[in-house]
Amino acid sequence: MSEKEITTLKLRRPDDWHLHLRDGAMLKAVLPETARHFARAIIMPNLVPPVVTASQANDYRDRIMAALPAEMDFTPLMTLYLTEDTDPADVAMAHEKGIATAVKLYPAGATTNSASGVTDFDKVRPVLETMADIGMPLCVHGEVTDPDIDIFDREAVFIDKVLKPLRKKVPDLKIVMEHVTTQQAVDYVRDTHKNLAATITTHHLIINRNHILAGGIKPHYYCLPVAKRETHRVALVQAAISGDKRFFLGTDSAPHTDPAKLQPCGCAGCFTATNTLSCLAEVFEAAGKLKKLEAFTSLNGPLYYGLPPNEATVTLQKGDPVVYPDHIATDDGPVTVFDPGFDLHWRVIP
Ligand SMILES: NC(=O)N[C@@H](CC(=O)O)C(=O)O
Ligand SMILES: [Zn+2]
Ligand SMILES: [Zn+2]
Repeated sequence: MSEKEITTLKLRRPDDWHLHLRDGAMLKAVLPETARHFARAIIMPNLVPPVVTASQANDYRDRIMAALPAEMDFTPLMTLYLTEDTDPADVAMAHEKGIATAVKLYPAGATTNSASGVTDFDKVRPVLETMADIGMPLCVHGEVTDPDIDIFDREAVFIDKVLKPLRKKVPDLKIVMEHVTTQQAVDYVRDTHKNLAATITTHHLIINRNHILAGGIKPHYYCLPVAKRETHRVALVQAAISGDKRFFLGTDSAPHTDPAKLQPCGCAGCFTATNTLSCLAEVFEAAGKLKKLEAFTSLNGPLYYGLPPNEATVTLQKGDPVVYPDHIATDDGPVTVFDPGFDLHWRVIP
């Protein structure tokens, strides 16, 4: 069957390998948006205060499960927020007991709620060595924070200045470069044959920096790492549709209320949980690679994390444009849903 004739697409149930669920009222409102379509997600630990210890991760998982509507089936895969005081023994215990799936590295000050992150990478070497020994992955927000480095170059510079030296020092550490946004990151992952993979977000496959800045400033397209020029977006699409096992979906769906985004110093983050699968189907269809969508959403991630792919399926069906809400209501305020800027013809039938 040629791609044009495909109107129904059955996929193994997808997983989201990078997700922000927040806490409290926000958690309650956004969790069903993900659990409706996704079986599992790697849950980011950048709460205030951050989820640092095994015990905090355990409590956070309990709060997530308590917020999950009874009819929904969803497994949160917890992460620990790496600080310079993180105890290697606590990390090893969390891994062994199945409390945490991965550890998250935020360079201090790189992004939303990253103040407790790492400044001196030598201080976290013992934790990283322990993780390498036990096969626990490190998820990395890959941007330098040096104010002298242009914001559009911060990912590429991070690869050269931080990631390459770190991988030399701890070569057996399994790393996921989160939410890659550049040709340089795609090339680096492709040129590396062991212990390195990358997540790609939905929005970075769709927007470039013009979407944020041309014709008026669009705070809802502002996220970190910031979207780059069009050539980089094209490189990300090429990586996502390639079927290369080292690239998989991490939506980085990052809800902030409209009042928090729409102000002189607005928060970074795009909220894509609601319409991600419809958006991705459009991107893959436009590239003539619908048949590679399942690898990106449902197969490559579990393979890298050493987990079985999901047995359950979701079906995508093509038809008249699907109307998603502009925003979802939360008791903290409205959260705007990502607008891809084009019609979405693929609806998800759970
Ligand atoms: N991506 C974002 O722009 N924001 C994320 C943090 C992150 O993933 O860097 C958030 O927590 O809001
Ligand atoms: Zn990040
Ligand atoms: Zn994120």
